[in-house]
Amino acid sequence: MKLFTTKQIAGIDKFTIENEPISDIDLMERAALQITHWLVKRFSTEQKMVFFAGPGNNGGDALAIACQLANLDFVCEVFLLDFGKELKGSPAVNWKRLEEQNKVKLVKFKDESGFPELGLTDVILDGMFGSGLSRPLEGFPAAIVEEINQLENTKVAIDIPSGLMGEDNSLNIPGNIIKADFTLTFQFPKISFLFPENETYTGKWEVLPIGLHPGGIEQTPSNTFFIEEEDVKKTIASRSKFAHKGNFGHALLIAGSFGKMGAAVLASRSCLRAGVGLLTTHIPRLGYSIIQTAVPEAMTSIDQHDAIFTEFPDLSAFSAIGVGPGIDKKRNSQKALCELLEKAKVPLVIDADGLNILSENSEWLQKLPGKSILTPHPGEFKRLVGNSSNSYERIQQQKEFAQKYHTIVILKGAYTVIATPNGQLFFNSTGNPGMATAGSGDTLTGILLGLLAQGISSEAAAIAGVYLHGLAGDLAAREKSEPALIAGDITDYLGKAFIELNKETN
Ligand SMILES: NC(=O)C1=CN([C@@H]2O[C@H](COP(=O)(O)OP(=O)(O)OC[C@H]3O[C@@H](n4cnc5c(N)ncnc54)[C@H](OP(=O)(O)O)[C@@H]3O)[C@@H](O)[C@H]2O)[C@@H](O)CC1
Ligand SMILES: Nc1ncnc2c1ncn2[C@@H]1O[C@H](COP(=O)(O)OP(=O)(O)O)[C@@H](O)[C@H]1O
Ligand SMILES: [K+]
Repeated sequence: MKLFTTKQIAGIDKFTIENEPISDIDLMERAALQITHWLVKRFSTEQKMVFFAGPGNNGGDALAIACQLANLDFVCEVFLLDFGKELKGSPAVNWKRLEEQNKVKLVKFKDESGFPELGLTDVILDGMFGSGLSRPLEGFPAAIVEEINQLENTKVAIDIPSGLMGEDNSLNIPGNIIKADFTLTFQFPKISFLFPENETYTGKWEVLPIGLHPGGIEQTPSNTFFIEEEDVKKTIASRSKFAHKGNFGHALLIAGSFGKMGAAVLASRSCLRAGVGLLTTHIPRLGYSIIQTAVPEAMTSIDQHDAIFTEFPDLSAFSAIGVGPGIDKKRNSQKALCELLEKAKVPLVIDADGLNILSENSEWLQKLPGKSILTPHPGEFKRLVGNSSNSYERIQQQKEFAQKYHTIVILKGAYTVIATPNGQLFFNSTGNPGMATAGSGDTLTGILLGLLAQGISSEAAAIAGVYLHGLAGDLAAREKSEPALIAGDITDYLGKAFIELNKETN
């Protein structure tokens, strides 16, 4: 799914109005109805619905929802922020409809002294500002936000929590943004919802479709995407009846050191489960019996060193190479990595200490084979690329880095972001906090390596890899729970993730 800026979404709204065609007020009614349905399912008519409405269409939505809920026997009150200007367009029509309906208490207020007393079970609906917010909130609306944020009542934001920008909040005023429990957003996730620091504002968010015109969506360009099932299905081809293991590539994984052989085991197992034909795992001498026992399906290449990575086998047999999980950063390992970068002709997946070594030797980044994949978590990213003051700035740095070094950068997190050398960004939609557990990054490295080795392009492997990793984690969490989830479970549920992907195609 393409992701858009709030400005672009306003353009798609306009396209829909002109080309569906549908009137402004009817589109608003349709959008409002989606939220009304959601509210009716969640709350009872015992609870009063208290709306805070702003001067634009976000306020117009609030008025339309109040009108619809009142017709369904909900007690509603509307507090309209009065900036001394008459309402115009659809919000004005909806205000008039509410006056005629005569079921909803309507109050206009100009300053915080007009702030109402609320009952404990009242639900607050935030319809003050949405995608038309043009600057951080200050003065009267900011004071209302502050009052609302102090209340314990359940808060539901319409489209966007008031005060939050859809993309860049670098210059925003954190105290002047609504902290919602739920955000019901129209048609597309807003980009700022995907950043960890904004969870405090959005709460749990849901996308409600409002039937924006497919033509408008199609013709609006975007280089930012939200990865969905459809984007991954096409990458995972069904196997020919006559397929043999030679058809699915030969991966080389360089992982593990004395005390960290688990990383090699986890990554090897998930590489195999990702469908690779052959896997050779290169390990230090003392890891031999561990890997042979834990992953008998993998062949081994044994380093001359007992405890660390210092050399690698002839590379000609391998279709992709993964390096990093658990390798440590000793001087000889650094030298071996440098040599690997010089000799490798196939894309690499570099993770963990492989990245940390690169951070300490940034001139080696020039040696990266084209279309390699780097998989930093935020700490590794900071060491590799530098400091950033927020997530928006960080993804700009990520994009520049991917373009500069012709590499794919997977910045891991709750919404893992992939940056590609051609300037595109892909946010992952799968995964859960149960995956915040030791070794789950190693399983991702294995999956990426397994897909890459099968001849899947680096971009497609990155997109499919993070999606399948998250999906396997989601399926595992359903049965194991989030707290009890461990990295090996992600590998164990990879099979179910493939089946889930194939479900609707067959
Ligand atoms: N278009 C459609 O068909 C559909 C749109 N939909 C809905 O419309 C919403 C977008 O509506 P919108 O564009 O009217 O903007 P909105 O967020 O209500 O705010 C604009 C008003 O706020 C004002 N303002 C801005 N910043 C301010 C500040 N810091 N402090 C004070 N004032 C400030 C600004 O005034 P100005 O900047 O001109 O001073 C203007 O008056 C969208 O989120 C969704 O809910 C749905 O119904 C689906 C169909
Ligand atoms: N809250 C979360 N929601 C979804 N995925 C998560 C969450 N926390 C972590 N993950 C995923 O788990 C993996 C953790 O990787 P990493 O930090 O490298 O772990 P490790 O170093 O222990 O292997 C990443 O793929 C990340 O996207
Ligand atoms: K809002």
